[in-house]
Amino acid sequence: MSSYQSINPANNQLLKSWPSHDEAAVSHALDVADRLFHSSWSKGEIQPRLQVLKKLADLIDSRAEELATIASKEMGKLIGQSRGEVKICSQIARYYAENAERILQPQSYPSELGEAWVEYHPIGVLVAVEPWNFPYYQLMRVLAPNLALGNPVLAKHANIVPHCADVFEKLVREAGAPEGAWTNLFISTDQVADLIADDRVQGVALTGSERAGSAVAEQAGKHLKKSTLELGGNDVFVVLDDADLDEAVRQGVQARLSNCGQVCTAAKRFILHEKIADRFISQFSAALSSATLGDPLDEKTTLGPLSSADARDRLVKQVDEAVTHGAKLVTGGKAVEGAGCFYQPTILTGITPDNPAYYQEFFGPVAQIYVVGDDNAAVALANDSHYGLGGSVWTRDTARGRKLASAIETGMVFINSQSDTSAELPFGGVKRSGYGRELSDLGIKEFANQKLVVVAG
Ligand SMILES: NC(=O)C1=CN([C@@H]2O[C@H](COP(=O)(O)OP(=O)(O)OC[C@H]3O[C@@H](n4cnc5c(N)ncnc54)[C@H](OP(=O)(O)O)[C@@H]3O)[C@@H](O)[C@H]2O)C=CC1
Ligand SMILES: CCCCCC(=O)O
Repeated sequence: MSSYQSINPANNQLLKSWPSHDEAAVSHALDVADRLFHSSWSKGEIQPRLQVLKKLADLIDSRAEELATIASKEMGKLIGQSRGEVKICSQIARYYAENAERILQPQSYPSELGEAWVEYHPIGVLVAVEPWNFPYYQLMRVLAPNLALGNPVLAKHANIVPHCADVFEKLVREAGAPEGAWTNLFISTDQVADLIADDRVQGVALTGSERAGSAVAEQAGKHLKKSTLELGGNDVFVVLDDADLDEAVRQGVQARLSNCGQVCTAAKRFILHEKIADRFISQFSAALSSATLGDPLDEKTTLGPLSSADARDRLVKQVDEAVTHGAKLVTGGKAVEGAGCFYQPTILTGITPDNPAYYQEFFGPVAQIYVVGDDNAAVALANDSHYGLGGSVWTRDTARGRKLASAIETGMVFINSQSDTSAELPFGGVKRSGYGRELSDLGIKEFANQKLVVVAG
């Protein structure tokens, strides 16, 4: 790819182009990052690094509207949701600025061998491969814990969000991070493989598709590098017969339409108890189909475009195939004619296990609805998935909700709330949704050398 293009998915207009980095630039970036790792910046006192994170949080807060507008123009997210993403980025930076030193304190291990403890050290240069759907948040989830720990990062962002990638790198430097702490590289996927193979790279974090995750994990495995993967999901939204139906509908619509449905932890499979199914479907369909499609920068818009023409075309093909194999359209089911990458809010029912849609993630405003007779059937259906990322359960009986949450095979379950994220809580999944955890005390240790030291007694 000769250049990275910023194209507004609301009107297909080219906003700006960035030249790709050539081999010399990539080699220089790796040299600088590796030198930084071997310097006192990475291996010395933590506080100078945490001060950079605090400054970064303040910078992000001070430039929130500018950053939000860049993201909305470049990948189509509603301006209000982009503001929310920017806010959580400063929350993550501040969380690690305020908590990393405590989290990384040596941990004592009582032992007959003598005084024993585990201390936490950076492991070296990392590669981060990130997607377009949360163009700042996905970067901050890797930057903040690893800058606190001392791992320099070479970042390869999705090719459709070069402006977000560029402005993020500039913010990190403006916050006082030295060259090499976070380097954005406009490079190809082949060049990612070359970086992973380099002895100076010690790990790779990826968020994105199974396809990308599988390729990167294979390269990491081949070269014995640690990896974390946060991939797709087909999360359930289980509404039991005693749920607060109005609240479940309200949040169900949000959970399906937020970011135009392009969220790995979005509610995708709505599993309804038969006693409330008709009422839920009626209210949910009315609310979903009344979404206001339009320019993401317009505060009145409630459903923006998909991130690209490719994403829209993929969804058109996926829904058409589901219907061909017997799924029933309750509402929607078509792309919106005209400029932009818009798709109608859509509900599919009657999806049987022999329909390809049954095991597919719909990365767009498309809800699948299933009806069950009891809690066991809800859990069995929830777990009949290649994915295991998140999910939510709606019931007024918390004990009942906790039981289902423990039985659902995912990395995260919310009771009486749509899935969410926050710096102090771990994020990640199982099965084909990937492995490893981001954020919280777990995320900062994924790429740490958790070194045992024993003083013989
Ligand atoms: N878990 C999540 O949050 C997300 C999941 N997805 C999933 O991915 C699907 C498709 O979205 P899409 O944008 O195509 O996601 P991709 O997986 O293609 O892109 C994610 C990142 O991986 C990079 N990448 C892709 N293939 C390789 C490779 N072989 N080696 C190294 N890096 C690679 C991409 O680079 P480039 O852009 O240059 O291709 C991008 O930076 C969605 O339908 C959804 O299921 C997508 C976004 C976020
Ligand atoms: C606010 C939810 C963040 C989800 C990030 C993802 O799609 O990977």
